[in-house]
Amino acid sequence: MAAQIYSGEKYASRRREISANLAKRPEFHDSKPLPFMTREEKILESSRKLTLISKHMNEIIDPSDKRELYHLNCEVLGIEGNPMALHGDMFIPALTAQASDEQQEKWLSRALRREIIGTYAQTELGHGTNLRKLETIATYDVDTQEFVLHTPQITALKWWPGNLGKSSNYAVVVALMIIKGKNYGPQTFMVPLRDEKTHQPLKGITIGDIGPKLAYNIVDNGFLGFDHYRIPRTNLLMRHTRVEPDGTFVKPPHAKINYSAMVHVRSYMITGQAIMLAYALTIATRYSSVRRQGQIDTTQPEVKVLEYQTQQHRLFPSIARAYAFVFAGAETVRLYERVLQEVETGNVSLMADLHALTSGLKSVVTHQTAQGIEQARMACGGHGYSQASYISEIFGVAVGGCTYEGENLVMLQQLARYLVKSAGLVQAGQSSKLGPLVAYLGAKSDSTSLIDRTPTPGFAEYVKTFQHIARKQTLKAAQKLFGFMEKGDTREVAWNKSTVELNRASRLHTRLYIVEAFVRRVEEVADPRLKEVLTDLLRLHVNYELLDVAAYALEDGFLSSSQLDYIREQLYFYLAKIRPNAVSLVDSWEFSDRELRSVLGRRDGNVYENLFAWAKASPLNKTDVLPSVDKYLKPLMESARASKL
Ligand SMILES: CC/C=C\C/C=C\C/C=C\C/C=C\C/C=C\C/C=C\CC/C=C/C(=O)SCCNC(=O)CCNC(=O)[C@H](O)C(C)(C)COP(=O)(O)OP(=O)(O)OC[C@H]1O[C@@H](n2cnc3c(N)ncnc32)[C@H](O)[C@@H]1OP(=O)(O)O
Ligand SMILES: Cc1cc2nc3c(=O)[nH]c(=O)nc-3n(C[C@H](O)[C@H](O)[C@H](O)COP(=O)(O)OP(=O)(O)OC[C@H]3O[C@@H](n4cnc5c(N)ncnc54)[C@H](O)[C@@H]3O)c2cc1C
Repeated sequence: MAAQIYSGEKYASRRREISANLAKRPEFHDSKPLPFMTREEKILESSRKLTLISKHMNEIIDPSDKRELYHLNCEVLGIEGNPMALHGDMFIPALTAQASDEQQEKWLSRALRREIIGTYAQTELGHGTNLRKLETIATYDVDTQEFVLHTPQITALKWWPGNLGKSSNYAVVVALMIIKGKNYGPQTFMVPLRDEKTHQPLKGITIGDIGPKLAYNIVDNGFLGFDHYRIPRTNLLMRHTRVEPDGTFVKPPHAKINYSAMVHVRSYMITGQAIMLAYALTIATRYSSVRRQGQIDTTQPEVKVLEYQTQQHRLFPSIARAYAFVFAGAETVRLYERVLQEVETGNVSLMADLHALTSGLKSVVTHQTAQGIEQARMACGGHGYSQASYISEIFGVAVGGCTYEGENLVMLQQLARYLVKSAGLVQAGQSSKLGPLVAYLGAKSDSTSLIDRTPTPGFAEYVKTFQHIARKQTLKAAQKLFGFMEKGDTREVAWNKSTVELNRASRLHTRLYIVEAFVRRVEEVADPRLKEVLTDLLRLHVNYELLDVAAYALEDGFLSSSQLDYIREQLYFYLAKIRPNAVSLVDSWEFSDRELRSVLGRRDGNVYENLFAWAKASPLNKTDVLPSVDKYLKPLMESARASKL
């Protein structure tokens, strides 16, 4: 099963080898539990481990393999980030996709060797979503052949970029490019921020950390201001866009080619989110198979809480989602790598499809992941609320994904634009022009779903029902938009009046894609035992997901109430059927205890002993009497006693 999760036996066994290797190297382990450290201590500890990784990486992984590096980072550095997180996630991808060969020779090679540390500085205090209205300006000075970077007002300060505050000495900065008074929109520049020897900020640069956040606090998200700061013309990233010495602008083959670093993260983060969801579910499912509370049969001992149908309903659909997301994530990464290669040859035809797909997936997956993690926390009762579970930290990190790389409700609208165009083709009788991701929009629905008409309906019946729902909502939302426009609204106003419905269409389209990705994967499985378990999980998934969106199919009679009853019964049947395999389904992700960092979710199941040992190690228990008691509480109690006398 691990080979299914990690797209092949080769990587699944490499993960095991890497974990086994690290188990023998205590210097790579957390020196104490992360929840017991201050933010400063965590940053120091993370930098220590980062240095070790840099020194010994070649002994443990193949550094050219992104997935091996990702696993090494998960084990050693964990999810709370590290001082070079953005270096790998965005700085290097931006240079790879946007710097010319010559620029790559100069900077990418140094970045890969970790001679310099970089980040991606785009968001500002005043603008994150609307990139066309960024306020940092890069004005071209033809005389000196330099760009002058400037922060004209407080809202133009870069704000949020990860590792900008303290760790990075370079950044790919996004600024509005002005040449001879003309605004050429957001462009990307390579910008030195700090002296390479002293690490002091360079003259003209104001820089610092933005302070603690909900989570992800090892990362020094930062602010940055420029005071007429000059960089050479050749620091504009020029793989696709160019500015000649005389200020002539050479257009790229696609207007949004500069957005590639965002598309990179959106493509990879689907898998990252699946993994964080699986972390929380591993903890909660293991704990639920140890925790005993209450009885189902009063003549029998107390049961494991995992025997309760409510507990299964709380956890198992999310287990199915974690599998669905990791399968969809693998497809997304494949498409991203393909588009990256095609863009290299000048073929930008798939950029819009990739953008639409990743915009929808990042939004739906991050939202459902956060919901699933929070349910996993509650499934652990009081102990879930303790940082010993580590689930609150996992939630905090994962839920950041709802905001970064494009706020979810904004990104759903990006997919909606694509869907509306596709709906327009359908309306114009040009369905043959629809791309493969939206071809279903042009097909005709059956008059009703066939879901309960055969003893065991195939997945095709479910897919058809999801298609019917997504198609109906897309065409309806587009119709609403076109209707407002016909009545005289501008497109923008009409769009705003239709966005709730348009975003619903985007979610339904994306949920259909996720179901289809799951079906595709299960169909590929050869081993019959594995296929049976995954088929059960997929059956749980399709029934759970369909119930969640059934209103759309009930309102036009595509599904009847008796079919709905059937779907509910199927759901309950598969909850019970999956129960014996539940722990194996989470164990199959093969997370080591070091990677999980959860006292509650350890493989040995000794929850109570482990919790007690953890509590005893809490810094507050170093002494029996805290200074705060000596200083305040004792005098308070003493004066209360004295006044009583
Ligand atoms: C994971 C396990 C396996 C292996 C691991 C291996 C490697 C590990 C690698 C990665 C790590 C994995 C996971 C990462 C985990 C964590 C990440 C950590 C930290 C994250 C740090 C966060 C960073 C950031 O947040 S950076 C800042 C991000 N900011 C945004 O996203 C801003 C959002 N806004 C926008 O993108 C844009 O403004 C917009 C909303 C898209 C609008 O743009 P604009 O106004 O310019 O355009 P229009 O709306 O007018 O649209 C015009 C037109 O263009 C199309 N368009 C827009 N964007 C794109 C695009 N990118 N590509 C193609 N086309 C695009 C748009 O759809 C319109 O088209 P139409 O006119 O045809 O409709
Ligand atoms: C953990 C974390 C890490 C980050 N790392 C980086 C980084 O490394 N580099 C970087 O550059 N940035 C980074 N960011 C910034 C991040 O990309 C932005 O916060 C994000 O893109 C959202 O933009 P915003 O903050 O301007 O939100 P806003 O756009 O102000 O959103 C506020 C609200 O307005 C709504 N809204 C906005 N526009 C529209 C619209 N057109 N239609 C409907 N509703 C709308 C949103 O849906 C939301 O509800 C990070 C953020 C976080 C939380």
